[in-house]
Amino acid sequence: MIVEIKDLKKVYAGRTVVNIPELQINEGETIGLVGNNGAGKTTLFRMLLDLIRPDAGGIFSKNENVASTDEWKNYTASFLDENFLIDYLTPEEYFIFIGSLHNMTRTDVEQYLQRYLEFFNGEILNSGKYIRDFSKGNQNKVGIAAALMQNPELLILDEPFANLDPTTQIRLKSLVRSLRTTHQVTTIISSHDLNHVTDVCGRIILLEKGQVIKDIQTTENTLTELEAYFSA
Ligand SMILES: Nc1ncnc2c1ncn2[C@@H]1O[C@H](COP(=O)(O)OP(=O)(O)OP(=O)(O)O)[C@@H](O)[C@H]1O
Repeated sequence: MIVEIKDLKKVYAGRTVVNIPELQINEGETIGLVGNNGAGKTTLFRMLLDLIRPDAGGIFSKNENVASTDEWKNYTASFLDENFLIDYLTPEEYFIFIGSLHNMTRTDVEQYLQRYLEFFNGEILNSGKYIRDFSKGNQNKVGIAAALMQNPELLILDEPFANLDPTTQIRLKSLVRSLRTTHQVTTIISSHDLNHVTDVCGRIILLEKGQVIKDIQTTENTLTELEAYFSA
């Protein structure tokens, strides 16, 4: 088990927006987190990354509470949204900066980026533009590639398919699959795209009003089951 949630609660203005008594995530799982707007997905991710603190309970990564230890930062990478980028840099400058945090030289970074040329689809490198001038989808690509520079064991992506063109959505799915098969990366992906998450995730967690309503291993029936749930 890599992540364990215990008696977790987050309350905003008297309203409980996350309430998860118990949840365990095992090494190597690819998990799709689904739920309507306001279900609590981003709030859960923010607590997992210690960006906000729970009102009760906690999230334990390799048995250590993320709110009181730092070790998890060495093996956890995330991309929540474009606010996590440094948008006055070009993508190249940003990758070199992030690489430097992981002791990568400029040449290491250039070599690393070769793996992502197909994912970038010719849109990211050598454009001469600052990150702020890219479309949201292309900013997503920068954030995802930068998050993976650290070779994480645990990867958190908040709505990674949103704003991506169909070609890149398909490439992102292959990337997630290969992270699991070649590096056993544990990945948690929130998404409103039921097709994509059931396609790529082995387990689906459905949140509603902060509570886990379904926690299922993906089978050929899962997409139909989720569509039935959301259309009711
Ligand atoms: N800083 C905050 N102050 C007050 N309420 C907040 C705050 N952050 C989130 N909330 C509320 O908590 C609830 C859960 O929001 P959250 O963003 O986690 O949902 P979500 O599942 O990620 O939704 P979406 O699919 O729209 O991204 C919502 O009702 C939201 O309004």
